[in-house]
Amino acid sequence: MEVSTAMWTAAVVGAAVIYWFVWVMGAAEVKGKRAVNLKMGSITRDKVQDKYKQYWSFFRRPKEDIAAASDGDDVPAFVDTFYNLVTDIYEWGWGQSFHFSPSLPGRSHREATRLHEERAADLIAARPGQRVLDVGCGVGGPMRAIAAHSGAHVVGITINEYQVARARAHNRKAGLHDRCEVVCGNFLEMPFADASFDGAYSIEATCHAPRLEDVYREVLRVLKPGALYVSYEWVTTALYREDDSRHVETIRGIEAGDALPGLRAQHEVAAVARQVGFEVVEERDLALLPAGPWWTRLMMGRIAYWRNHLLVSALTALRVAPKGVVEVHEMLYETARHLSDGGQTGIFTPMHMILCRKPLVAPS
Ligand SMILES: C=C(CC[C@@H](C)[C@H]1CC[C@H]2C3=CC[C@H]4[C@H](C)[C@@H](O)CC[C@]4(C)[C@H]3CC[C@]12C)C(C)C
Ligand SMILES: C[S@@+](CC[C@H](N)C(=O)[O-])C[C@H]1O[C@@H](n2cnc3c(N)ncnc32)[C@H](O)[C@@H]1O
Repeated sequence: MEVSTAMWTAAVVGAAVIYWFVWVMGAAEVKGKRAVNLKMGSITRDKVQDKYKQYWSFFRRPKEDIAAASDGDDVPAFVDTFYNLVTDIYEWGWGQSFHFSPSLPGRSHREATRLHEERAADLIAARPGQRVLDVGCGVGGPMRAIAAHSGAHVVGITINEYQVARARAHNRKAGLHDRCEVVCGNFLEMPFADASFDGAYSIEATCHAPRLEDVYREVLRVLKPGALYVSYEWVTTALYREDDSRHVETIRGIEAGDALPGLRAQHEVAAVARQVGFEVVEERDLALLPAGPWWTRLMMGRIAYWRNHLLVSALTALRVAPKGVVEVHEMLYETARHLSDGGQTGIFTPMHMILCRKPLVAPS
C-alpha cells in the first residue's frame, strides 16, 4: 500500500473512532445533552477555571467556617456558581432529574427515578386544578413527571438562571409548558404570596440551605392552611460517628463536592419542621429495606466515568469545552466515591422523607 493511501486510511479510521466516541457513546444516561455541547451555565468560557477555584475554596472549608462567614448569607451565591458549573455535566451524565432513587429490580434507572417522583406527588395528594410548588426544581425532571402524573399545575423555583432556561426549554419540548412554570429566585425568600399553593415538595434541594428552618418557614408561609408538604432530605443517619475519621472524611467529601453548607442529622429534620409550625404527618428513610440500594447506579458507572474523563479531557484539549471542565468533572468523580461510601456504610441517606401539614388554624 502506498504511504499516502495508508495515511488517508488512518485519517478516516481516526475520524470514525472520534465520531463514535463523542457522538455515539455520548451521554451515559439520557441523550439530549452531548459532551460537545457542555457549557458552564452562565459563566463565560474564560472565567470557568476561576469560578471553580472560588467555589472549591469556599466549600472545602469546615462547615463551622462556612456558617460563620456572613452568617451563611454567601451560601446561595456559591450554590448558584456550583450549578453553573455542574448543570450540563449532570444532564449529560445523569439525566434531567438531579436526584437519587431506590433501585428497583427489573426496572431501568429512568423508571425508578420517575416512580420516586410520583411517590412525592401521591404523598401530597396532588390533583388537577391544584397549584403545587417545587422547591429547588433543577432543570425540571421531577416537575414534568409530577405535572403529567397528577394533572396539577407545578411552579418550580431555582436560584440558577441557566437552569431556568433549560427547564423552560424542556417543558416546551415535552408539551407541558402550560402546566409547568419556572421562576428564578431564592427559596429562602420566595417571590410568592402567602397561602398561594395547595401543596409543595422538595427533592434533594433543601440540603443547600444554611439553616433548614429558613426554607421550611418560607414553604409554610406560601402554603394554604391544611396543605401538605413533602421533602426528600440529605442527612447523616444514626450510624454516623463523629469520632470515626473515615465517617468524617466521607461526609466532608459529600459536603464539599455537592455545595452543602453542612449536612444535618436525621433526627433534626422533624424537630425543625415542628419548630416552624408544621404538623409532622410521617417521616421515613426511603433508602431502608426493602428499598434497593440507591448508590449502585453511581458505582456501576466506573467505566463510564473513565470514558467521560477521557472525553472531557479531549474536548478541552481541542478547545471545544472551556478550561476548568476537567477539574469540575474530577470533583464530581470524587464526590461520587464519597456518596457511594456513605450509602454502603449506611451513615448517609439522600432520601429521608418527611411529610408535613400546615395547620388549619395558626397556633396562637
Ligand atoms: C442532589 C444533589 C445531586 C445528586 C446527583 C444528581 C449528583 C451527585 C453526584 C453527581 C455525579 C457524580 C459523578 C459524575 C460523573 C463523574 C460524570 O462522568 C457524569 C455525571 C456524574 C455521574 C454526576 C451526575 C449527578 C450526580 C450523581 C446534590 C448536589 C445536593
Ligand atoms: C440537586 S438539585 C435538585 C433539583 C430537582 N429537585 C431535581 O430533583 O431534579 C438542587 C436544586 O436546588 C436549587 N437550590 C439550591 N439552593 C437554592 C436556593 N437558595 N434557592 C432556590 N433554589 C435553590 C438548585 O438551584 C437546584 O435546582
